[in-house]
Amino acid sequence: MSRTNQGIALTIRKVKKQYGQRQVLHEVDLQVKSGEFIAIVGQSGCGKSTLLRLLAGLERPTAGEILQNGQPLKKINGMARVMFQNPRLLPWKTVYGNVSLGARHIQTKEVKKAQILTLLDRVGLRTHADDWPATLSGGQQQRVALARALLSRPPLLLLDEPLGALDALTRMEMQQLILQLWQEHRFTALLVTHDVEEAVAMADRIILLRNGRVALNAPIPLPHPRQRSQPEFAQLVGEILSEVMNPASLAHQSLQRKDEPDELHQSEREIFSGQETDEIVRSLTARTFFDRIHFK
Ligand SMILES: Nc1ncnc2c1ncn2[C@@H]1O[C@H](COP(=O)(O)OP(=O)(O)OP(=O)(O)O)[C@@H](O)[C@H]1O
Repeated sequence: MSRTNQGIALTIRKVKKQYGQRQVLHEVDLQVKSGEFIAIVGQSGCGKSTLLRLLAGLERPTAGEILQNGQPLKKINGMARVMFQNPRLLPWKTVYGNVSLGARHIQTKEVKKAQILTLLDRVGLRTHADDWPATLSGGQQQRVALARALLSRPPLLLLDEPLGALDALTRMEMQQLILQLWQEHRFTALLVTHDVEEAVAMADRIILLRNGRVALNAPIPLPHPRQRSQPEFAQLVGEILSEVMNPASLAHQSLQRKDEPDELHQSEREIFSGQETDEIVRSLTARTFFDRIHFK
């Protein structure tokens, strides 16, 4: 069930990122189709989150270009929403209040309320609308973050290890929920994950980054719903894991097919004001760097 349309959502062309003397991304080339679900895997420090920050427009490439629907990426990408491992909910706002942070684009109060409640229903939290984030489990908090991210119907969802802190069962439930919403809302998704099984369970295509370079760009040829018990599933997980773990090995033949570049299309999707993204995303990035400094 790959439900991509023919348009190219993102073109990443010869993108480099350097911090001081350190070259984190080296000439990354990648095309992402509209509606495609991409998983980015790779060892710690290979540049996964850096690539996601560039796509969110939070940082600029040192060289190369990123096009979104054929246009150069704006400074803050108003068409994207971001989810992190930490759901980053505001503790002084209720579940409803936190989700409504993603709704500044909705003018009418009634419409806003209806859309928030529909989405809360969809993520299974309608009865928790008036609860405080601290009273929710980690999985429930991520459901709130997901509802907040999707309220504005973003064309692009950037997921930076959003399920990394959840227990195995909750994690699988969230994978299913994200996949269902992806199928319903038809957004383009880029998921950074350390979990190759998660990547194979969810993505149309897996990108392996190694030392800031694309080492593997492989479609996952399994239909949804994917069963972890299928031999093909286990085989793909094994092959990709060996690629992740063994930098010296050549990519397996079965994983080496690269997508043919499609023509660029100007998207007809709604352009959001991006104002609320700016705000949320800025505060989130600040805390991401805080976490990085303190926990790495
Ligand atoms: N603002 C920054 N200044 C300097 N170095 C940075 C900055 N951001 C990232 N780096 C470095 O760039 C490299 C890649 O970081 P990045 O977070 O993209 O890796 P990652 O693959 O997402 O890692 P992980 O899986 O551990 O989150 C790391 O060595 C990191 O320390």
